Amino acid sequence: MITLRGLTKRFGATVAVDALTVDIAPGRVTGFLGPNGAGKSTTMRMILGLDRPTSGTALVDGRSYRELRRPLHEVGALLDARAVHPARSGRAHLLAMARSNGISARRVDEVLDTVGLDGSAAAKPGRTLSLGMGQRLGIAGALLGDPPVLMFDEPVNGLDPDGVRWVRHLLRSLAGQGRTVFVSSHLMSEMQLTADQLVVIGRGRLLADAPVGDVIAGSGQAVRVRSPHPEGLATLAARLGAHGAIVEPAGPDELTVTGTTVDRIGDLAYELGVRLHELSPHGASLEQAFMELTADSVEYAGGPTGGDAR
Ligand SMILES: Nc1ncnc2c1ncn2[C@@H]1O[C@H](COP(=O)(O)OP(=O)(O)OP(=O)(O)O)[C@@H](O)[C@H]1O
Repeated sequence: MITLRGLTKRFGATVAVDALTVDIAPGRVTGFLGPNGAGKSTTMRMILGLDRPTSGTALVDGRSYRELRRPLHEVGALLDARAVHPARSGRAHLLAMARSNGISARRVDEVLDTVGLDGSAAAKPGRTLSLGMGQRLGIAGALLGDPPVLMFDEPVNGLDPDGVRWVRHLLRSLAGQGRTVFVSSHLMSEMQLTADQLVVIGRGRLLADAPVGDVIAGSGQAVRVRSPHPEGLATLAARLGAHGAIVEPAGPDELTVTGTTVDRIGDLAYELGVRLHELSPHGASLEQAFMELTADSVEYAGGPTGGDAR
């Protein structure tokens, strides 16, 4: 269990993390989401005692990182896949970590095996590792002490599709073993598949702490309605509007409707005798929900490609 209470970090005038209070529970994968600069890495660094909170607390199983007697056995973390010694091999890097923490060389080979780095890959000097291999090595380091709490900052960054699936299965199996798994990512579709619970922050503040399904359900699902009869479509639009739905024309023969269900629109069209060629739900994705949740918290917003930002 990771417990954050009023966790706050200021860098000069910047409030990187703002009074964050949340519990990250064992036995499930908790995705940590937020736009660039939202404060995710700073939060993870404070949990690991690498940044000192301005106020508030970050505890791992009830203790601050500095109080942990055998930290590698209590919390494992991958924060930066490029943080490996350029001349040292992956295996030597893990052996050094193991030795200074009273962990056997056998365990090093076990975790190398778990992450799929074979003898020749583990013998390569750090500077020659691809980003994907660095991620696997970083994950091996996090697993070294067999800790009950694990944190991964963007673990699928740089991995090919096979590697992404592998990380998904690994995270799910670690949670299945009853561990606390806290993972940040910008890949919404991947988080939708991997996480049970989501913690979403924006400008350092908590925006959501809920099961993935609830976060997605909270987004306004849009329904596309297409008909070959413009007059019928206009009548349907007016009736939907009168029932409190939000109706926007999406083309001469098409509407986008929010605030009601596919069933309700289908029933109304039937009652009015309006022939439909399409009635389909859109936008029920984590990506859509994330965009809505964080709309007011993005630091850098891009305009449409090739045009002026509106
Ligand atoms: N050492 C530092 N000194 C000054 N400002 C910092 C420092 N570390 C982070 N910040 C600022 O704190 C804010 C949060 O940064 P952080 O890296 O935690 O965000 P993040 O959510 O991890 O972003 P990203 O998704 O881009 O990795 C940003 O405004 C950042 O510029």
